[in-house]
Amino acid sequence: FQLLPSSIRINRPTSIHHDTTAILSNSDDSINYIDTSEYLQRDINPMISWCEMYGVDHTSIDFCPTSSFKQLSNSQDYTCYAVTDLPAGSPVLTVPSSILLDSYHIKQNEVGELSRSEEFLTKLREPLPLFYLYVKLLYEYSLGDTSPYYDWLNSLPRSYDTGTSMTPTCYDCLPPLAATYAKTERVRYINYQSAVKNTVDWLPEWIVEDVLVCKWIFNVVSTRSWDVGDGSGERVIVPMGDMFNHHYDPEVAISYDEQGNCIAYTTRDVSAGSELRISYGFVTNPSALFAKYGFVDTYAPCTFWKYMDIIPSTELTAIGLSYSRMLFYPTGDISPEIFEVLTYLILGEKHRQEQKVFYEACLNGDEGTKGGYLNQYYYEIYGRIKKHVDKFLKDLGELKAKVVRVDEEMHPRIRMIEEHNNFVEEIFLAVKENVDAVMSQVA
Ligand SMILES: C[S@@+](CC[C@H](N)C(=O)[O-])C[C@H]1O[C@@H](n2cnc3c(N)ncnc32)[C@H](O)[C@@H]1O
Repeated sequence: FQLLPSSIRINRPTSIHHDTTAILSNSDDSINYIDTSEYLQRDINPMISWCEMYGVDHTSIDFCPTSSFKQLSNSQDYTCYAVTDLPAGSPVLTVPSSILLDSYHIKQNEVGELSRSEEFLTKLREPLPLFYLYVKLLYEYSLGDTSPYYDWLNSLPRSYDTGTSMTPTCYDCLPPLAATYAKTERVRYINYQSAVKNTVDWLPEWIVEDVLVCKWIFNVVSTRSWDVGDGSGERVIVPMGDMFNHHYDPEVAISYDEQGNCIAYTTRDVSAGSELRISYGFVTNPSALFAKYGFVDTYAPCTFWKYMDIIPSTELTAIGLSYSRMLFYPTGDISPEIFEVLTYLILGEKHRQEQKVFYEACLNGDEGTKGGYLNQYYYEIYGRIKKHVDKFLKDLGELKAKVVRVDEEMHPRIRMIEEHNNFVEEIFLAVKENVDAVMSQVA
């Protein structure tokens, strides 16, 4: 299997290609539009038939409510599972390139003029590939049941617990980093919406003004598209492929053949009846995953330690200061990079010359020298971690007290936020136990 080379163009049959002259100037009574009411139940069977009609091959997989596999309050959520035993490397889903929605081709030739939007969003440093998908789906929505994507769109969940769907009260109940991620999602939606209002004149006004539909479409593109993976940053939505849920150690991986058809295949042996999942990334940052996708990944193997007061430098980054390396584990373990970064900082406050020696030892993998410094400052490092963990848990306690007072009817995402905070608290409590045990030796 190969990742889609940038030179490969996805060919679409004309049956699903759209000309923007087909856009209706007003919503039309003879056309059915998707009802995006939040708690409307979805129907995935017409989507499955629709995919089959376009040549999707999914003989070895089926779909069922996610609640069959894990406790989940969201009854709208579905997941994929294997209907037969599948050896590693088995193709489980093939989706023809003709029905993929990809930002590269949308930009090239699918929808109307977008250069003013590009200029607008570039100034705001917002990603363009996701925006191309956003306008494309607004356009498809505006065609109602005359859109070739109607059955797929109509099968999608109506309710999302993403940062975009949260309220300012919700943000106030999240720890700072998670709140920042959640607000970033909402700001992105607002910026895309401004771009559409101010720079796109070929979409019908009624859809641009329909906030609920626009937010729904944003949630759809944000949670159901993935990076094409060829380094271009382009994004794609793969109908039916977008039914795979996330796991950090996935049973399924995605590839593309020379014609640009998408092929999902098993990464290991999978037995009949098991869930089939892909990885959405964010493996070391469940709060970022939560803000973007609206679920708490209770299986996450670790979390970023959420200490935000260190000013990054080239040296610190080289040692390990990053979201993917400064980690706490549910076992209470602490990643070595946290020790190394803290040692570097402590040395910087006391012995600049020795800080240099330590830095060189980190770069050269000189474990002896490194270990010497780590041992020397062992209790000081643990003391600093303890201070951070205790402060974080105290602040989290205050947030939890706030959550209890929030009106769930007005802020329906609050239960999910509570789940997120409990999950983070559990990991921090495990780390605290470990750190307290070490610090008790000092006393
Ligand atoms: C690409 S869609 C996957 C299909 C989706 N479950 C559905 O029913 O349409 C991504 C969404 O699925 C849900 N999801 C994905 N992985 C999950 C997981 N491990 N646990 C709970 N929900 C998950 C989240 O709501 C996420 O925004």
